[in-house]
Amino acid sequence: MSADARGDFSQIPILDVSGLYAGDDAAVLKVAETLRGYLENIGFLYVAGHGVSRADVEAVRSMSKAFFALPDEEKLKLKIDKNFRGFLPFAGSTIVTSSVAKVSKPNQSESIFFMHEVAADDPDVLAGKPLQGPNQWPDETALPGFRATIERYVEEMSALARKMVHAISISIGMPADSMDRYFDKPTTFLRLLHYPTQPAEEGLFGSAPHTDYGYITLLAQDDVGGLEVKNKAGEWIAAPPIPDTFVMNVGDILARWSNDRFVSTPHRVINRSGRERYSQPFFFDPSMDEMIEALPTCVPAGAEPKYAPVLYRDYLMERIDKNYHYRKGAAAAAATS
Ligand SMILES: O=C(O)CCC(=O)C(=O)O
Ligand SMILES: [Fe+2]
Repeated sequence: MSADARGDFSQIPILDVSGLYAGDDAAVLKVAETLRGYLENIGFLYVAGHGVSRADVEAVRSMSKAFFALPDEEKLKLKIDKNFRGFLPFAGSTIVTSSVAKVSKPNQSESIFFMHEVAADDPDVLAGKPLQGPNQWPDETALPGFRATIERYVEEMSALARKMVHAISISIGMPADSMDRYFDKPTTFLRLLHYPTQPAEEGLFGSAPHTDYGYITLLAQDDVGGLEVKNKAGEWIAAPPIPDTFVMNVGDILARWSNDRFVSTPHRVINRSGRERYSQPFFFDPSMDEMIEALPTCVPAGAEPKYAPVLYRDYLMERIDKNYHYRKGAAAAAATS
């Protein structure tokens, strides 16, 4: 594809990643080469041939449906906490940091976040580091098996994400394991989302146009549809559900890390299907303590990197504090203390 064709897509490609599981270097290289083109030109793809079973994806969706069907007072017992773990009520975020649209109306969704599990007595918690702490789980008697289902899925998605880290490293021209250390203690988010059907209203979205903050996102969606991805011409291209695939996209920190060789592409959700929509994005990001600095293979000889190095923690916290209503008070208090 020529440089001019960058961003010029009319559908999202499907990549079979089974080569990453084959234990054969040539197969891995082949996947990485195709992946490179997609990440450079589109920033989105469907991942097929991964190791996660349909049953495990659907088990999470069933738990998600059961959770959102609980009465509000039950859900609010898990109200999102200072560590960004728990239930975010309907219309609880407005993506004001969006670089792709002036967003003023809150997202028409409710959601619950599970991050990497950190014990209450972990040194990072005791040191007061941000976003470190235990997850909040629904009562086992209300939703039997919930925690085990989620934890199993997070483990499987993390394993897939680590395969993708290898493929990405190769595609960028580095050894397969050269980015591994950044993910020794990854920052992960599994977000279960519920989008009621929404009215047609200017500027109102299930998820307003945005780019993701992190490294990569791997999303499973139900059969309702409504996810759209913006191409260079400004057209919104549908990313309809395809059975047994995940929609994968580049986040801002990978785009920045790659000196904008890879693109963090805007996307949005509009659910006017008349049905309830459920989705489950998994965000796989570096350890909070890592400094993210342009990868040398992505900076042309003699050129300066486009971005200054940034601590992943600082980068992430700025976005979270701005976009989530419940944090406004907390962030303001922290800034003045
Ligand atoms: O629900 C979806 O399909 C997409 C959600 C999304 O873009 C996000 O949570 O960042
Ligand atoms: Fe997103």
